[in-house]
Amino acid sequence: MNVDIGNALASVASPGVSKDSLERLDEHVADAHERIEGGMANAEHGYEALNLPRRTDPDEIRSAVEPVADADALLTVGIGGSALGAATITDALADESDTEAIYLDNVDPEWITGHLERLDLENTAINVVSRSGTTAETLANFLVVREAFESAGVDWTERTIVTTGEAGPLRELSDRHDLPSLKVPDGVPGRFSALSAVGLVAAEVCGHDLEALLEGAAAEAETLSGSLFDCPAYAYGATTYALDQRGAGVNAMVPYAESLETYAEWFAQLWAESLGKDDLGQTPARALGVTDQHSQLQLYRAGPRDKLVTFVSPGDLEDREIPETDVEDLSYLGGTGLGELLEAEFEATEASLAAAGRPNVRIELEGVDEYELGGLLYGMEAATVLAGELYGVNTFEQPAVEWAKKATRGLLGGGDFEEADAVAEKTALRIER
Ligand SMILES: O=P(O)(O)OC[C@H]1O[C@](O)(CO)[C@@H](O)[C@@H]1O
Repeated sequence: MNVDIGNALASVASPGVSKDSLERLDEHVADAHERIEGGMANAEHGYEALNLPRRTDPDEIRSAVEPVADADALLTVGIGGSALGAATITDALADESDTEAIYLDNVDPEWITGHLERLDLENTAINVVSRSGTTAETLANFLVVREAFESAGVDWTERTIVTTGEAGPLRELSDRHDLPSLKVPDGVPGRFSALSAVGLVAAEVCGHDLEALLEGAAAEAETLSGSLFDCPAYAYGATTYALDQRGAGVNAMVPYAESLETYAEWFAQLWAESLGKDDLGQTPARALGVTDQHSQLQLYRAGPRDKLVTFVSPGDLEDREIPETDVEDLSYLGGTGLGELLEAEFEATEASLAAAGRPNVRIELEGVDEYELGGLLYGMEAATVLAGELYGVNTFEQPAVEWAKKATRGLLGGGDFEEADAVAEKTALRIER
């Protein structure tokens, strides 16, 4: 990926960051890079994620997937980083696949039932993914899916792959039923695991090129250096950090390709769960170009000066011509292409923000294929790790998510948790219809 931070400079935007400030910040980037390199060299928790392009073994994944490689549909049962990385890849490349990839990463009963009732379970594979193996939503959904297969007379053990940690309920289940299983790599938090079996099992079942994904990531890894001016990922991580320090507390991720909508959701977890600590962190907003030009752009251009917009330009998409029209006002569209229109709208929107002094950064891809996607995933992970070093937070843990888990467990009779008691003590001020 390439990064253009020109529209984030103080000469263009407010808040903005001056070139001098970036030069000074680059000294901290150099120190951070040294820390990152050391963490990678020692396979330290979290930093190990940046080693995945050379650690992940596509042959091991292909071998585990082999029994269900012919599936017409793939049900991935996982949540957060155990679903979003895989979904980013298969949603981005869906046009290249004959396999329907569905991600059960919520416990909405009507939604789950709708999928289970319409799918031909004989030709559906189950991809259960959980690093801990104890995530309530994932285990609950797996039990429901397994029961649906049994009710349909389909042997779920013939259709299931498990990706989980060394130990835990899912590992025990996999061992007990001798299921094909893969390991969530040690030292890799879920939101950083897209380039491991966690993200690549689904890609393999859907017939995507694992080597190209990993090659794109490896090429991005090669760019990691001691200066933000030599490394697109660090340029992004440092610029977003600097803008947050100057008041841009929101980062709207706006990919200009329908196929990258799920990528924005993946980025939101990566950014929020990594940097949202100690009262610090920048809020990711998920948006989509061109669609949200008719939805959120008004706020981005004329609302509070508390936002950065990150555009992802997909590069050349296969175009489709717009027929000529006799509608006078629209005749300029006839004979052009939808891709041309999308590109023009992207450039016009980027310029409209710059004209209003609103900071924005451009991430440039050369198409949406496995190689570019691998580079984008890796680049954003590296940008997040760098930003975490600059914020001085613990990038790789997420303690704040545990309170609600305990409260939920207590509410369902899974133990005595003071968090559950606190739920009952809610302050209410109800305004009823
Ligand atoms: O892979 P697991 O252990 O099921 O966790 C799923 C997700 O839940 C979290 O632990 C947050 O609760 C995320 O960090 C993680 O991606």
